[in-house]
Amino acid sequence: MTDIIDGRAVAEGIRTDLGESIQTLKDEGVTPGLATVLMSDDPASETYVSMKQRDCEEVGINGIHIEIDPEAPAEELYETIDDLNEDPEVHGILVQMPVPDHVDSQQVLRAIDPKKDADGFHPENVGMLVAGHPRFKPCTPHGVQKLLESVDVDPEGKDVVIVGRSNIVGKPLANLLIQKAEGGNATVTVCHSRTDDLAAKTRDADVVVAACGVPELIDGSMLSDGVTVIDVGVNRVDADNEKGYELVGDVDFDSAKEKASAITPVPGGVGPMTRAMLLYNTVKAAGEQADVEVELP
Ligand SMILES: Nc1nc2c(c(=O)[nH]1)N[C@@H](CN(C=O)c1ccc(C(=O)N[C@@H](CCC(=O)O)C(=O)O)cc1)CN2
Repeated sequence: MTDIIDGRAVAEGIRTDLGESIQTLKDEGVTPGLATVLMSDDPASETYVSMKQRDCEEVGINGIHIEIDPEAPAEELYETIDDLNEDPEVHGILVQMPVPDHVDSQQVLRAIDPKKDADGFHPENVGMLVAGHPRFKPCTPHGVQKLLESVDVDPEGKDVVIVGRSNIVGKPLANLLIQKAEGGNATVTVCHSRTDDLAAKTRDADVVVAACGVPELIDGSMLSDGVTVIDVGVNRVDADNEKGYELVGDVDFDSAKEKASAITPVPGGVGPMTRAMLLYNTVKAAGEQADVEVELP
């Protein structure tokens, strides 16, 4: 029997646990605050930030949302970030990616105060993660770790193949999984578009994480029996329905399910966890900035 990993349920459990920490902070007079900044008219990005704001409301985090015209000069975004860095009611800042082409995304990430970097993308935080002392784990990789834990898959000693080498998912996840720490100690191979014979790599894996943004690239023929499959992809493909699209992952779910012992669906797998771990980082940031000890799930 294949275990279909319910990301919505795991995320709900994390939100419930975070509720207690948020109450601890409130008892000390601190309401955690998260600012989301959107400089894009991409409908998917708009959906993600509005979901993040809704999550904040649900758990009692003060959500502040700022929209910047995607045609505006980059300076408008930097000035907004400067203001948020100075605002004591804002503990976490997130700039929704991608930003428009005329904006240098690396400069954006460097502009955010590393102590308020709810995404964990600032070079200082990336360095801490690689050195094995993460301050803020990036949300999607952290969510993947939590999903593996939820089905008792301990990466220790396992062969994990990550398909995709992005700064948001592939690279930080590889670093987390090789760490000498709980949820780590795996042997990790990072594959990408120039990997020769991808199927030979994925077939050798105990755990496959697909994070390449190519709809249904990984199918059952590329997997071994008993593999755990984590699908990070959330791709909108044209469909003959009211919305005009449907969501599919980077994994062909139906054929992969026949091989996997556990697999995440899309939607309802990794996506909700990305959002839950953002709340986690915001609560952690608020606790550290206010010098209040909070328990984290
Ligand atoms: N600043 C950031 N930008 C981006 C990140 C990020 O972590 N930080 N990651 C991705 C997208 N992403 C986060 O913003 C994200 C993707 C998917 C979901 C999600 O909840 N998906 C749902 C379906 C949602 C829908 O109906 O469309 C699911 O999979 O069930 C949340 C966040 C790029 N940018």
